[in-house]
Amino acid sequence: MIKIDYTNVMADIIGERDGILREELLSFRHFITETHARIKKEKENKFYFAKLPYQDTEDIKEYGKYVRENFDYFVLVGIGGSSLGTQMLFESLKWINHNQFDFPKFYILDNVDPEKVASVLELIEPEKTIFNVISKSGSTVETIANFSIVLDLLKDKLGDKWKEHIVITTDTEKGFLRKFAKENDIKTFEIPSKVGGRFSVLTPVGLFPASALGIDIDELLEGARKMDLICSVEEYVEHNPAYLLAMIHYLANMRRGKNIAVMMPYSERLSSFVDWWRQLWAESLGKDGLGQTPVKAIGTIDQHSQIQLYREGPKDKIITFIYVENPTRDLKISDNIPEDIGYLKNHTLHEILTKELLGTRAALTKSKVPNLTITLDNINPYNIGMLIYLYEMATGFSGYLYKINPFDQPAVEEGKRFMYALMGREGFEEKLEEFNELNKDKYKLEI
Ligand SMILES: O=P(O)(O)OC[C@H]1O[C@](O)(CO)[C@@H](O)[C@@H]1O
Repeated sequence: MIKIDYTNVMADIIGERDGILREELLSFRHFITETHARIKKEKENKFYFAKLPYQDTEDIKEYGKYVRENFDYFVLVGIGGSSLGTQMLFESLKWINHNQFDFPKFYILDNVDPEKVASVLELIEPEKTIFNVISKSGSTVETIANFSIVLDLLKDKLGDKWKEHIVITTDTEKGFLRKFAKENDIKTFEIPSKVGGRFSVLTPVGLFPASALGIDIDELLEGARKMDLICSVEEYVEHNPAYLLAMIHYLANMRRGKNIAVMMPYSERLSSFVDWWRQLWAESLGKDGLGQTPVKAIGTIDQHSQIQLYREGPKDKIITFIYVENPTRDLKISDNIPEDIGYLKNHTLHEILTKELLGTRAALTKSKVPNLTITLDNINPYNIGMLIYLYEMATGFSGYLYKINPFDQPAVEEGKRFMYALMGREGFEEKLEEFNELNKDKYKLEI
């Protein structure tokens, strides 16, 4: 179950300077009807992610079971959309102590930070490890570089058996990894060509590792199907949660100057959900001088770090709280505590967490900072599936509001081209000249 409470973004609560008028929401009625019809048609193309909840997962589950039964370590090699979704599934749906007490232990090699990569490779035992190399393009430098290190290690330690320790998840046809898998007869999973990296968590990108880790992927997809159903039948903005979230953020941004969207779960298990959403929101909507900067905060930790700014700093933020009604565990404070702190007697930590959220929310509302609250009854695969689909659809719909293409990321490429030039890659010689032009090193302080 998911509830969205958007009371505190509305103008009758926080005033017209910061809040949204109901008339504004409703004035987009024709636009929404038209866009709703376009999205329905686009489900065969750009909105193909909306079809993923209906896929057949037998092969994924079968191989997941095989991995669970035969390996002690699962190492994901991938970055961005090829790792953030799985990290979110792992951290939200597995026990926080999973790697201490359960198998397969799970690690991600995303960055090319040698200290991190070396540390993970020191922890695992190659003969008991499966490496899942994930890349839509099949050519992302971090992934290919880390894969090369892994490959050397496997060949060195396992000889001819190295192939049995690799699963490649990549595009159906294109890219180096697809070619490599074909040439070496390596087990692969396909990322549908119409699904971009940041929309791919419900493809084998997220589903295979999740299944190998024992997460119920049927439940995950059922939650996503439920959200798809709600979003498909309802075009009325106040009944369609994806359109509603998109509209609120769009109006807050474009008409009230809220250039920053903060997501603040009061549950540490949802910390990586925010990381996943940050890529989705930033890479999809940050185009043509438009977009909203996504910021992560964690309740209650960031109450003691960020709330001063959110209340009294620039009025450029809209906050989304995420609240979980029923944590899997709770701890009670006894009545055997000093009288000076007696107000805590017999209260649980979850009660305190809840009241901290209520207090912070009231304080922000008092300062006229627009805020909405998404409540989950539990953190389970079904609800996470709903949330994933909700934000993917809200992001896709936002593309129409901003009149930009939410499914590409052209600006990310330039930095990569300069890096290729610096690495001496053939065909990038001109880029090196351009780099040297830009790299002036003019003002420096050396201490
Ligand atoms: O899955 P790939 O192709 O390795 O890409 C990883 C990430 O890199 C990006 O292209 C940005 O550099 C993201 O859009 C993507 O999720």
